[in-house]
Amino acid sequence: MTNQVKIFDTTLRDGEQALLASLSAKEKLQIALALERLGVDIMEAGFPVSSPGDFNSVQMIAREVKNSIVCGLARAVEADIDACGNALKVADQFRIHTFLATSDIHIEHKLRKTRDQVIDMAVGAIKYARRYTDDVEFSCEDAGRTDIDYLCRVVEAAINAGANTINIPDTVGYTIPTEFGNIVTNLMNRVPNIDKATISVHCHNDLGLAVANSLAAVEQGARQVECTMNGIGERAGNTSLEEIAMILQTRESLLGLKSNINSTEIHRTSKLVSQLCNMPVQSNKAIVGTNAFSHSSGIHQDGVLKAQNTYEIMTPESVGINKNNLNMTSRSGRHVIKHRLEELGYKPEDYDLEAVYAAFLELADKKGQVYDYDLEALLFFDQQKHDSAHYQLKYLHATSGREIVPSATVTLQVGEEEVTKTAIGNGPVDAAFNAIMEVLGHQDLVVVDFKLDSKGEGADALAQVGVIAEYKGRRFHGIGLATDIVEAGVKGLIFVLNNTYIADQIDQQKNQQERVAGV
Ligand SMILES: CC(=O)SCCNC(=O)CCNC(=O)[C@H](O)C(C)(C)COP(=O)(O)OP(=O)(O)OC[C@H]1O[C@@H](n2cnc3c(N)ncnc32)[C@H](O)[C@@H]1OP(=O)(O)O
Ligand SMILES: CC(C)C(=O)C(=O)O
Ligand SMILES: [Mg+2]
Repeated sequence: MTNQVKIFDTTLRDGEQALLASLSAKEKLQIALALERLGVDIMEAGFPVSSPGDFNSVQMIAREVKNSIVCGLARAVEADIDACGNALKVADQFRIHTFLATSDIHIEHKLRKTRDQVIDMAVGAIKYARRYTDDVEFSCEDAGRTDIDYLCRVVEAAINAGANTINIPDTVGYTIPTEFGNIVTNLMNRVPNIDKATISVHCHNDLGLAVANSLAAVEQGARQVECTMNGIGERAGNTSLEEIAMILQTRESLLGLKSNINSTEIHRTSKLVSQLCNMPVQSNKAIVGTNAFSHSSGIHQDGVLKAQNTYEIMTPESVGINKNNLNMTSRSGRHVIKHRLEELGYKPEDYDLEAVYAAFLELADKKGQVYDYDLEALLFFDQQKHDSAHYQLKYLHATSGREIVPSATVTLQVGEEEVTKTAIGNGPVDAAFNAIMEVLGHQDLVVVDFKLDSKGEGADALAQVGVIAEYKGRRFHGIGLATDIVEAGVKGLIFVLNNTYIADQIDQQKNQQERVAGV
């Protein structure tokens, strides 16, 4: 038996069934071309009889796609098969996929037929489809709940009628892996002509077992898996293509099986499908979730930096992700901070790791995720700030809003002393600045410029404030950084104050030296 597992993608058919708004023909073609690049063996492009729009898009895909077999779905009804054949005949290679339910629940309640009538309909449909192509697939809808003896009979008759792929769907996602694997084993052992067809499986995820059931079937001899990108599909969706493909790739030595999927195309195909189908991917989704290759905790990050395989069973690059995958959060340690700074071009001797790490933790506690630009801003601020500053901010409270007078209370450490003042202003920054002026007790410092900048993206970005003030005929510049705009402004002004203090000290020293020198 071959060790090649065919990947049959049904994103554009079963996946599309789950969408609130249908895709346009152009969008379907875009996805089809991405699936072709991804290397799917067969793609089910739609259900041509269902609407003129679907017919046209299946036809367009059949015309454009060259490296995958294009397939269309048809009920066991001649009109459906005609629509399929007519839409697909422009393709270099195409498949007609016809189906009929085989479980008693469906036969009695939905189709209102007998078991024998269903076999006759299936046989008739397969023979009819063979007029259009040699490549005919037959699905026993709801096979997961079909009596196994009857299922064996249907499969044998379908192969005799000319179906070369027999699909076993767990249409309602009811089975569990051992049970589903056993269905395949039964077919392999009990259907006399089974060697003339490929067994395919098509699992739904109602109990979260679609991938596990598909894998169990493949281990028992199924050689085609029907799946969709990001696992989209009716209700809880279908087997996820990326998961089954990466299981085969990552565990090849255990399973001894392969697929033709070019895994480095997974990430971008997933993004395209998610975007065009307006179906967000949950962040912790295996393989394609934004967290799938991220490491947030210090111990894991340290491990990955020392050897990637400590916490990664596959690389992000193998699925086409090229990004820094180490999240910087309050659970991160010094190793990852040093590593990121190195990647950003800072040498360890350029900064004080302990100080940057302390500032990082403070920021991460406020902000959650810390990004590269935050880290750089912290580093810059660390280099600029005065550790034993004369003026230090100890407390800040500011209130503002519509119809209230903005006010602020500021406590500054001034040398050895702590001074608290409250003031009002035309806004919270102005009020805080006025309170600082009160602390200073003199008015010979004038703020002439205040520039607010956002360091990063989004509403939770760091605020960076540049303050320029005139003092004794000279201009002094300061920078403040904080998640709070008022605090950033106050820190900027305090930066200026410390510079003026240092300037005063230098002037005093100069004066003293000049006096000593008798100048
Ligand atoms: C498990 C699956 O995912 S199957 C694929 C499901 N996908 C879709 O249904 C999307 C496309 N479907 C459609 O556009 C429409 O349902 C159509 C065009 C196929 C049919 O539309 P209508 O003729 O209006 O029938 P409607 O959808 O209301 O009912 C389905 C009919 O098909 C019958 N039917 C269902 N499956 C099959 C089948 N495999 N073979 C033959 N007949 C079938 C039903 O018994 C029912 O017949 P009835 O009218 O004699 O009771
Ligand atoms: C048409 C068939 C294959 C199907 O989608 C199902 O049974 O889930
Ligand atoms: Mg299905």
